[in-house]
Amino acid sequence: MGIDNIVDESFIINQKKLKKFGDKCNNVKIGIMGGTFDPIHYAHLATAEFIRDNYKLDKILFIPSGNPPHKKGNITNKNDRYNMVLLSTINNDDFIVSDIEIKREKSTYTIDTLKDLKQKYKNIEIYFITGSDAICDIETWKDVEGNFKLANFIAATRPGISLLKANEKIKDLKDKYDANIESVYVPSLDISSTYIREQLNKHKTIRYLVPELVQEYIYNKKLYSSGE
Ligand SMILES: Nc1ncnc2c1ncn2[C@@H]1O[C@H](COP(=O)(O)OP(=O)(O)OP(=O)(O)O)[C@@H](O)[C@H]1O
Ligand SMILES: O=C(O)c1ccc[n+]([C@@H]2O[C@H](COP(=O)([O-])O)[C@@H](O)[C@H]2O)c1
Repeated sequence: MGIDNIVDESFIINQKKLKKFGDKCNNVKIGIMGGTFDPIHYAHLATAEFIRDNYKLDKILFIPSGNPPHKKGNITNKNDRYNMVLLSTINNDDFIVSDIEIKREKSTYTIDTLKDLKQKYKNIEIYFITGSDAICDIETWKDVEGNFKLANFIAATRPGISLLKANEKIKDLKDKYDANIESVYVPSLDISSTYIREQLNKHKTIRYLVPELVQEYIYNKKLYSSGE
């Protein structure tokens, strides 16, 4: 089966997961893994899975950012980034992909997403998962206080980011905003999308850094200069 057919199939499977989730969505705890995912890699997936298990979350909602205002430089087409997230989650019933931000025409801010989710799914408790790098920058986000009112935050340790600095920041945020944030140790995977893009630019391997289907998609669509 060609990669385009697998994308179509993963879209259908995800629609079924979304429907089932919506039907049963009462009093559930969900994790949100938001990201630019340019491209999605194994550290995103492993972090989400580790936190799902440790916090006994019912599902993880992956939300690729549509138009992230904070990311500098060229970003890959949002449909390609969304398709790669679909392919990565095809075999996991607990991982669901939301296109809520992909469909938004304007800049995508987390506060709008949290409000939309609270409106759509009544009675959900949200755990927003970030790497410890993202938590250190959270005061630059739109309506930081509003975000803390609508969700709990989990800051996953990330190689290269000082745990001491992250913990100091978390303490500061708790004091200042009465925020519910926890720092969680996650087994380290020193992978970033930047590194994967660099590898591809140099025509070097990305095998075992991203799911096989994502690798196939990247080569098939000639993303990140992989086809030149
Ligand atoms: N290796 C990692 N360990 C823990 N968290 C991570 C890791 N990589 C990314 N994250 C977290 O996943 C979320 C989405 O990250 P994003 O899509 O920007 O990936 P990235 O690898 O940081 O990308 P880039 O290198 O392009 O900045 C962020 O909260 C980020 O902190
Ligand atoms: O809402 C904001 O102002 C905001 C600013 C920066 C990042 N975020 C969110 O944080 C998540 C991780 O972002 P990133 O840039 O590390 O991919 C993703 O869901 C973004 O939408 C949100």
